[in-house]
Amino acid sequence: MIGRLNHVAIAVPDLAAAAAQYRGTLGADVGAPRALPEHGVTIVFVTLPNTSIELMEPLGEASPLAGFLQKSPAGGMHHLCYEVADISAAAARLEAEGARVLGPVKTGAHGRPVLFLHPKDFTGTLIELEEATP
Ligand SMILES: CC[C@H](C(=O)O)C(=O)SCCNC(=O)CCNC(=O)[C@H](O)C(C)(C)COP(=O)(O)OP(=O)(O)OC[C@H]1O[C@@H](n2cnc3c(N)ncnc32)[C@H](O)[C@@H]1OP(=O)(O)O
Ligand SMILES: [Co+2]
Repeated sequence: MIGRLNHVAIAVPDLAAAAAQYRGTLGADVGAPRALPEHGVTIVFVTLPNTSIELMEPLGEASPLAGFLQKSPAGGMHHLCYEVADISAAAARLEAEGARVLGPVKTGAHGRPVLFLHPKDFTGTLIELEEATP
């Protein structure tokens, strides 16, 4: 079911500083910041030869990153995003197997349907699934 690793997400307290470090110190290809109020984050994507890094800072009072950054004020790895061919079929299969799908399918940062799986069901790792043509 899961395919390519679409991105690895890192929650950071200061997106501008993190983006500058990736662009300057690490010499990476860093995109422009994008506010995603419907997701409570502002992000930049770092483009790598084989995948992407999603740097994210909280946006708004109800950001899902708030609790995470309270526990890890310097930031840290937040989630992995795998690609699937059919997000609805994936959600149905996962729910049938007892996994917790967090909320409804939404439109993600790439304009494609995404969903999240509870970290406690997958070895302590928050998983995002993004529908992408294989
Ligand atoms: C979609 C746009 C964009 C894209 O790429 O397209 C994005 O990726 S936006 C990313 C931001 N959005 C989300 O993360 C949505 C899904 N997240 C959630 O629903 C919550 O953050 C949730 C349920 C994962 C955690 O909720 P909360 O922060 O309130 O913490 P809890 O105390 O309820 O956590 C319970 C338990 O899980 C551990 N936890 C929390 N976050 C993570 C994490 N990122 N990785 C691993 N574990 C995590 C937390 O420590 C608690 O563990 P415990 O042992 O009970 O203390
Ligand atoms: Co993501």
